[in-house]
Amino acid sequence: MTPIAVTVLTGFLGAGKTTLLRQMLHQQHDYKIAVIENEFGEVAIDSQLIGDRATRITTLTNGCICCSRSNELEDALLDLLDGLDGGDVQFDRLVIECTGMADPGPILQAFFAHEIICERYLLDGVITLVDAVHAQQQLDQFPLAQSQIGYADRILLTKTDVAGDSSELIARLQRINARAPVYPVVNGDIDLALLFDTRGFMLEENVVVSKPVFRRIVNRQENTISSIVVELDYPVALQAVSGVMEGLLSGFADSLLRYKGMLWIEDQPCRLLFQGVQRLYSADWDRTWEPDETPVSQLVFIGVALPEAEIRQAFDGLRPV
Ligand SMILES: Nc1nc2c(ncn2[C@@H]2O[C@H](COP(=O)(O)OP(=O)(O)OP(=O)(O)O)[C@@H](O)[C@H]2O)c(=O)[nH]1
Repeated sequence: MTPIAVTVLTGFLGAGKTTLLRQMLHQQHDYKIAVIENEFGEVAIDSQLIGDRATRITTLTNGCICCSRSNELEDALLDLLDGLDGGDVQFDRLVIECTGMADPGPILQAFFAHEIICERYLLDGVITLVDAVHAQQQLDQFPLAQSQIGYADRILLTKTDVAGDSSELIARLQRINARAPVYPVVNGDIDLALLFDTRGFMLEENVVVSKPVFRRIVNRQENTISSIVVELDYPVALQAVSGVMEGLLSGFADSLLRYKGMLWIEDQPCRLLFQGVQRLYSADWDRTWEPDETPVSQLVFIGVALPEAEIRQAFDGLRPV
């Protein structure tokens, strides 16, 4: 039986993992791709963003798979095999999207530690996405961001359309990981042939487990990084919500690493998808609210020493009187 090739997408918060995954799923190809999503925070936003092109999407929201003590990842991998063997689901590749706060090391080890998983899955490669706008600062501040680079078989440099000259950053990435080629990618647009069949682990299975490419003790940043969810059960005016975000960013841009969600906008049939990474943010109209769906705005904020009270207060100010 041919093992199922597994690609692990990693990269710091907001690096462009979901954007790439969407592109991977929407390109013309003959792969049947199953997806395991790990989300930081209680609300599964990314799986909604991916759409319906994956054969199956399993979302793990019970903490970060790299540090959760449960066997959630192993269970998900085994469940997929059950589905395959029982004929409920068909797939020939698996993509795992890690949270931006995941150290890929323990995730990779799941593929070497469990007998059935070792036999039925083949770890193909680790693709690390790097945000060309914010990476220098993230690498300075978070050892985890360096660790994610260290594990890569391919490094994708995202947001080069808005980042300016990246030559210093590329040199730094190559110092951290001399082995992985660096490819610039804008909005996830890249030939899958560059990402699949890297055979990153073919010759060095044992090396990966016992001798990580990059050995350091990672300070668990989740002590200082946390997430909150804001939910609004009433529609908000577009301008008012922009005003709230501008206000929060002018005070706390450095604390807000990542924020995203769906907004219910007054007098609009469509959901507004809202995304931001530190100071950069954008909004796009998404699909219409379904007739059987109760509209609600849901936003997730992830940050360092999150100013939770200020965020909640700012959004509370939008409540109709
Ligand atoms: N300008 C520009 N924006 C990009 C590019 N790639 C991604 N983005 C934007 O960056 C933001 C974050 O992208 P995501 O794909 O959600 O990033 P992620 O790594 O999945 O984020 P987390 O799951 O929160 O860690 C979104 O607003 C994207 O539209 C790019 O190449 N150029």
